[in-house]
Amino acid sequence: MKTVTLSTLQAFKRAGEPFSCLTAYDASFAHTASQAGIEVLLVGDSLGMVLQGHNSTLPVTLDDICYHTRCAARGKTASLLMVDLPFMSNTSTERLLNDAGALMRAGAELVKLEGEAWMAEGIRELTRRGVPVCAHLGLTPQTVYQLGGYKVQGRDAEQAERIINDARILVEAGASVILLECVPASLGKAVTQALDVPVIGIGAGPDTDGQILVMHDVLGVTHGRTPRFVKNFMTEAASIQGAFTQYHDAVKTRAFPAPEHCF
Ligand SMILES: Nc1nc(=O)c2c([nH]1)NC[C@@H]1CN(c3ccc(C(=O)N[C@@H](CCC(=O)O)C(=O)O)cc3)CN21
Ligand SMILES: CC(C)C(=O)C(=O)O
Ligand SMILES: [Mg+2]
Repeated sequence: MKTVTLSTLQAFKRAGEPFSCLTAYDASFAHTASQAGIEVLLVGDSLGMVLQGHNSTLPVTLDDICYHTRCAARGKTASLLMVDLPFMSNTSTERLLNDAGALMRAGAELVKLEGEAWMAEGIRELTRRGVPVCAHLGLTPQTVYQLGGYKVQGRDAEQAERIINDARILVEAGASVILLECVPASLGKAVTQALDVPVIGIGAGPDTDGQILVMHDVLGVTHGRTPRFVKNFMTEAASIQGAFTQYHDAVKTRAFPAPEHCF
């Protein structure tokens, strides 16, 4: 696979070709996922749940994420490396810039932050300084205590309109990619069609430009209840790289997500 950049993702969108994304937190799994053709790797703050055993992403620190970013960056090959800003990196623009700087020095190529329209200023300051940004909308796990649980977002027309509007504002502010989590498939499609930038979905239906899952879910090694949008690709694979390849192929052929994975 040729080195994946932001322009690669834009070209996929223009061509109507879906791309695959997967979380990775260390060198070995990052290497394996890259070799399987996964286009984007995410060092997600989900590491607080799947690696550290917390029941939310809030306890994850900047140092935790930097450590896993350095590990994943050494292992990955052609994939683009996206990295989550941790909870409360947005207490001030200065802190946001410093935290994003630390992630970029650790090996991030694209920084992801959870936020609504009010994050526009921070996104503008980051992109002005050469940090590409992915804005994460819909179910934002860092606000789980406000949302009252990991629930589908944008179900009513007013909420859906707000998510589309927020996405437009954040793209206008400089976001290069939008990630939509846990929204009705109709909203996933509407946001994807409304924007010129690539939209990555998780539980956002079959029509987003890219799909992402947590690696542990793809391998069927999660503890507790798994979300509806998850598929275990290990059941029909002979190896971990085989499972990643099957996930990648299923995304590329739009076999995944199927209706049972959507809201
Ligand atoms: N292993 C793992 N996979 C993930 O996808 C994931 C994490 N961890 N940790 C961080 C967040 C938390 N996520 C979650 C967790 C649970 C649901 C969930 O169970 N959702 C319900 C929605 C029910 C409804 O509102 O109708 C579901 O049935 O899928 C969704 C996203 C996504 N992220
Ligand atoms: C679930 C994805 C989108 C994420 O933000 C994470 O892994 O932290
Ligand atoms: Mg995250």
